[in-house]
Amino acid sequence: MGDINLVVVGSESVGKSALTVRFLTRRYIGEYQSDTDIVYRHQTMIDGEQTNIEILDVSTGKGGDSLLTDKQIRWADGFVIVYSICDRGSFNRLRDLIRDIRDIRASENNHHHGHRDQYNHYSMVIIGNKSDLEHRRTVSTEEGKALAATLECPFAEVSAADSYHDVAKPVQGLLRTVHDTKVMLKKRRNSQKFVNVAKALTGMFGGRKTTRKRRSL
Ligand SMILES: Nc1nc2c(ncn2[C@@H]2O[C@H](COP(=O)(O)OP(=O)(O)OP(=O)(O)O)[C@@H](O)[C@H]2O)c(=O)[nH]1
Repeated sequence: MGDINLVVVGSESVGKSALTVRFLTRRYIGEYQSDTDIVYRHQTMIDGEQTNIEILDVSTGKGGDSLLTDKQIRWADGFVIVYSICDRGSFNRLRDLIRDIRDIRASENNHHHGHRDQYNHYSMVIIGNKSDLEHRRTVSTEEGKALAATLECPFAEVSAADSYHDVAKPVQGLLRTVHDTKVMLKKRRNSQKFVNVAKALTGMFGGRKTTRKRRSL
């Protein structure tokens, strides 16, 4: 169903790189130095199809937020939105981040697709990382869940440090959603094509039929 592009975003040091590397290699790398955006390429089977995945790990700007460019926002099929359960600020900043994503995608819609907003689809998952640091928690599980509920997207608390499966589950869930959406949209587009062809044919033949009927009356 084509390639899938994911972006991993969130504030400074919430564990974006640790999560990305954990998902891709099953390993935990505690100190991962990167000052630039990195795109990782990966292949995985979804629905029996070999799918190319590109994951953009966005580096954090001086303000402490990962700064997404409009181009990156448009490029993505899915967003892994990360905060740390022991960094209140990283959680509070998510609303603005998500609003930016929505604004850009909405303006993209109006620009290129007019009213056909179903063709500009993207999915999100919210991840509260560092669940192993329970003693330093400042964001409750309920708050994370509530934010995800208002955005109607899935939520998970994970520990990139402790578990590959913690991390893999929500990311695979996101890939699956993106994949299923692409399949659904493709079907819809094809059936729209079919409707258009059918309309054209009705115009050609159906039109004549009516005329003939009228004549015979
Ligand atoms: N205890 C714990 N520490 C973690 C976890 N994930 C990441 N860290 C630590 O948090 C720090 C930041 O991790 P990174 O993966 O570099 O975070 P980042 O969001 O990519 O950071 P920037 O790109 O610099 O903003 C490192 O010291 C990691 O070892 C986790 O699940 N548990």
